[in-house]
Amino acid sequence: MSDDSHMHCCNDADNNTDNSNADSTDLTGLRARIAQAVRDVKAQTPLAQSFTNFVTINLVANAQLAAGGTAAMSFLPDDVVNTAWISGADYINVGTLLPFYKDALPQIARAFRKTGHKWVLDPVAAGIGKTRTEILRAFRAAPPTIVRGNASEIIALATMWGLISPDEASRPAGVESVDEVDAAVDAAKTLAVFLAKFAPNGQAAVAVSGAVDLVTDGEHVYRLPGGSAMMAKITGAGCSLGGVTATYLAVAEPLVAALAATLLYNRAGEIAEAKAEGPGSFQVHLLDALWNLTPEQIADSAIL
Ligand SMILES: Nc1ncnc2c1ncn2[C@@H]1O[C@H](COP(=O)(O)OP(=O)(O)O)[C@@H](O)[C@H]1O
Ligand SMILES: Cc1ncsc1CCOP(=O)(O)O
Ligand SMILES: [Mg+2]
Repeated sequence: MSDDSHMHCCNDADNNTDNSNADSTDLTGLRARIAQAVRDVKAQTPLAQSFTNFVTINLVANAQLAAGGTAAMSFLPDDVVNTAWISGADYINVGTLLPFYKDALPQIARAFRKTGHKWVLDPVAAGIGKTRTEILRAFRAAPPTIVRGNASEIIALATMWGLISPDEASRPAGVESVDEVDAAVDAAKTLAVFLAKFAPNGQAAVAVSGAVDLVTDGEHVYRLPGGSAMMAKITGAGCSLGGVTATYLAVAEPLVAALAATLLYNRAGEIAEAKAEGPGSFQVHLLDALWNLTPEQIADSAIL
């Protein structure tokens, strides 16, 4: 794929092609599967285990509980691998790294690959730092089932895996995106196709967050509007969205899990914004909304 195709991914014709896939028959079935995933999580309280960063670990666990799942955090490879048999899916987030993670994280990924265990990767700050790059590169040989990140992270990961050509218009960011979601369409689709080759049942998904989120299984591209700009004013909206994506992945196929979690977050963000007086109360109301939203409210949301 050329630099050019990457940069010019988002003209109207491309958008129309993407949207034409989301015809009403497909969407009706998809919405039913999303609602069922939300119901299944509430009924089954599945465990999604996390190896995640120190900044937002508490919000990740609370969000998974609020969505109806169960949380367990660990940083020991043997602990994580042994617990995988009771964890419906795992979540790995590389936001804060320690030197031993360089061996621990690829070791865990290889163990998951061996057993076909499903997991979600949040490649926080992809492209920044030698150790982070080494770890993310190592995941290429034992990839996740879902990658969830902001646009800059998705572009950086697809570039370091050699799936797209380096794009001079994009550069590695910190934890915040410097790219628009639409700049990551090609990267996301290419990444999803790559993940699917390794995935249990050949199914995978990529979720790109931002003002209008994007979810793809490599073939179909869905745009999910809504949410709140306040979500970028608390730390961990993206990380906890990744954790909740793993919660849904415990009970559902990757595309459905990524859509369900993203829709839930968009609706919860809107409710929290209407009630909050600032970032502190926004986080409290976000958790309450994650808890209170119904399967129908989530599944009937706008999908473009
Ligand atoms: N400007 C915005 N408007 C509406 N929702 C947003 C906006 N920015 C981020 N979000 C939402 O915040 C959540 C986290 O996304 P994002 O901030 O992109 O993740 P990260 O924290 O990993 O960079 C997602 O649910 C996304 O939809
Ligand atoms: C601030 C920060 N620093 C390292 S990880 C992290 C949290 C990032 O959280 P999110 O990507 O959800 O905003
Ligand atoms: Mg993030």
